[in-house]
Amino acid sequence: MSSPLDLRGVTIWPGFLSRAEQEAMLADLLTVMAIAPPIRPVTRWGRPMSVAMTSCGRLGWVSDRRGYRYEPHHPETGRPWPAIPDSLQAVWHALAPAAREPESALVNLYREGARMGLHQDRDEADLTQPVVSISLGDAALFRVGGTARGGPTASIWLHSGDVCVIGGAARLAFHGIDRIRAGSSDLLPGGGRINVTLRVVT
Ligand SMILES: O=C(O)CCC(=O)C(=O)O
Ligand SMILES: [Fe+2]
Repeated sequence: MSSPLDLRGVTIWPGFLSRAEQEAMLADLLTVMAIAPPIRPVTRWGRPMSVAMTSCGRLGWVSDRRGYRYEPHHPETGRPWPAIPDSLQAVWHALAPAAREPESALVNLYREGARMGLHQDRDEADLTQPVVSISLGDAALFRVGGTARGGPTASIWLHSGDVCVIGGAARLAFHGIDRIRAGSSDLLPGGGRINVTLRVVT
């Protein structure tokens, strides 16, 4: 693990997770996805997102024609979300030791061509709590701006095992994923990228 970088107030820990830790976390996430299958949500306007999503924890982030929100059940299975695996909790406790316990982990699955437009994470009630974001698999071009849309931005490639802490003054920073570099990692069977964001929701 090297020392952290600052990207417009977002703290980035390159190589925070060893290859063995990444493999163990991936195994935990495959179990989560077997119980709670990832789905491509649609936006409020009915447009399917390019990223497939699932969650674990007491609450999971969902989007449909009714908008964005957190729900206690998977929208298709109707079952509660699986628990947040210890491998994820450990990262939260290491990098956000003063924070409350995470209530949700949003799992984003990027296949080739998937992206995520610039947005703020603002569906959580307590914005004093950070978001901890873990990258696994293919490299991703991560863009961060300020708290107002349309200002200057800065970008960095996130690699498998990197972890970002989005907190403090950057908690409401606009951010997104411009693109994935397909084939840049052999961690995921079939390629692609998984991002997990741990969050306090209530
Ligand atoms: O995939 C990423 O690194 C960012 C994901 C993200 O911003 C989100 O899930 O809100
Ligand atoms: Fe986000």
